[in-house]
Amino acid sequence: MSTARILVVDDDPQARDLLQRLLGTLGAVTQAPDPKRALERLAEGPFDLVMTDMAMPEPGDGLKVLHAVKTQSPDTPVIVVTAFGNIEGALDSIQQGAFDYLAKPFDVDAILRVAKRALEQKRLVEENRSLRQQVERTSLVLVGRSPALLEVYKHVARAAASNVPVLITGETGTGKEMVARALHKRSPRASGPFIPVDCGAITESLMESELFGHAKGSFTGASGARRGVFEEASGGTLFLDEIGDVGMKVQSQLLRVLQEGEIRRVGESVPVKVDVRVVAATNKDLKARVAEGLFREDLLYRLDVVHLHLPPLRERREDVPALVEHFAARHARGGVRPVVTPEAMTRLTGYDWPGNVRQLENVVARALALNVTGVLGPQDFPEPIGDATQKLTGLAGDMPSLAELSRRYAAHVLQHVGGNKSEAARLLDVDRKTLYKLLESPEGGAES
Ligand SMILES: Nc1ncnc2c1ncn2[C@@H]1O[C@H](COP(=O)(O)OP(=O)(O)OP(=O)(O)O)[C@@H](O)[C@H]1O
Repeated sequence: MSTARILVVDDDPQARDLLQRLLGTLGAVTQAPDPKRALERLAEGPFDLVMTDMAMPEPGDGLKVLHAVKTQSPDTPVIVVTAFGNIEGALDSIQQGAFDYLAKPFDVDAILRVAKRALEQKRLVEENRSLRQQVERTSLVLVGRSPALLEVYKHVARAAASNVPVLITGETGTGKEMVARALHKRSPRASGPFIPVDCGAITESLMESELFGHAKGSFTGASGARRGVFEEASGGTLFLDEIGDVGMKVQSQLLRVLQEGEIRRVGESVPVKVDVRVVAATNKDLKARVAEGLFREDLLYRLDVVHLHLPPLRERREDVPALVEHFAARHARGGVRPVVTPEAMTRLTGYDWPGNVRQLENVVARALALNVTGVLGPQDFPEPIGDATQKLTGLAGDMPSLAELSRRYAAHVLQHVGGNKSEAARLLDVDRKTLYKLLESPEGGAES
């Protein structure tokens, strides 16, 4: 780990030297005698920890340092130092974002303890962010090289450079949102936000304020002003999922925004310019909805400037093996990549996948959760895909209970070790008594 950079701000040179000596054991310490010089040091680059006196020489000067740090690098913890008895000031600073406070005269142990905790928290926040970015990167890998998908990738690459609206169609779980994210990441707007909105999950009455925001008190329950997603997505991409579910009133408002490039918050008459690329998706047949009078034809044409269609998985079966391998590697336990037998792969490829890629991922993840051998055969997949006696459950609902899953898992392990209960208990990391309990079906009675 690189050396931690610590800034100590105090107008008392003795206090600064003491802190430098102490904190020097945790990192490289820079001193500043007043807020002005502290801000100069902060402008030169971020610190991992800032410790600042509150009153130097004016009471509340420390808050200036606190605000500057929180504005420039919000993850940097700030510890404030207050005069003994100034608990009000200390609590005030905590409320304004300080990590902790220390009272003068100094307690050497407390300084080190609090500083170590602050640096540890900073490290964890950074580690979390980098893990999240890794997950985002890996989960953005579009798997599949079928001609149909290659065609989609080609259109994504072409459309990414422009600003025109894109309509993505395809059954549920075919990867529409993933493609929208890929489009955003390849576009000049990549550093801006990608805001997804599930239009099917928001009631018509709330949709308007969700999209365009509202003024304070513009309707019952609107206690404060709020920005809508069009403003939040400014400089980036707004992904309107399930656009076919949007009601007529909001459809005409969307049409106006696309035509004029400006929105009006609910309860306000002043238009606000927005710089947003709109990508919409639907699993419905929008032309049919137009014919039924449920979707505006002019809006459809506005949205459908570039059209990407994701075919269902059963129409691109050649993508199944690569997807199975991809999800098997992602959900592998203990980092060991499982092997899928040729017979299991043939069955997986032959299945029709009504829930498409999402269902395939669920099935592979579930098979791995119950498998201990590292080899996935037909018996690891539910009927009608494989031979396992458990029925294929839908995408939601109908899940076996946790007790039932534990029982199946324990029985599976026991079968794997040829009925050797001591060995099964060892593998499951439980004692034999617990193994017997696990093997009891939730309805009572034990597995033979
Ligand atoms: N080509 C692909 N490569 C890797 N993962 C994929 C691919 N297509 C879909 N997925 C994964 O399948 C799941 C469903 O994808 P996504 O949410 O993009 O589908 P969708 O079409 O938007 O679904 P819905 O219509 O239900 O909103 C996600 O976990 C996604 O990561």
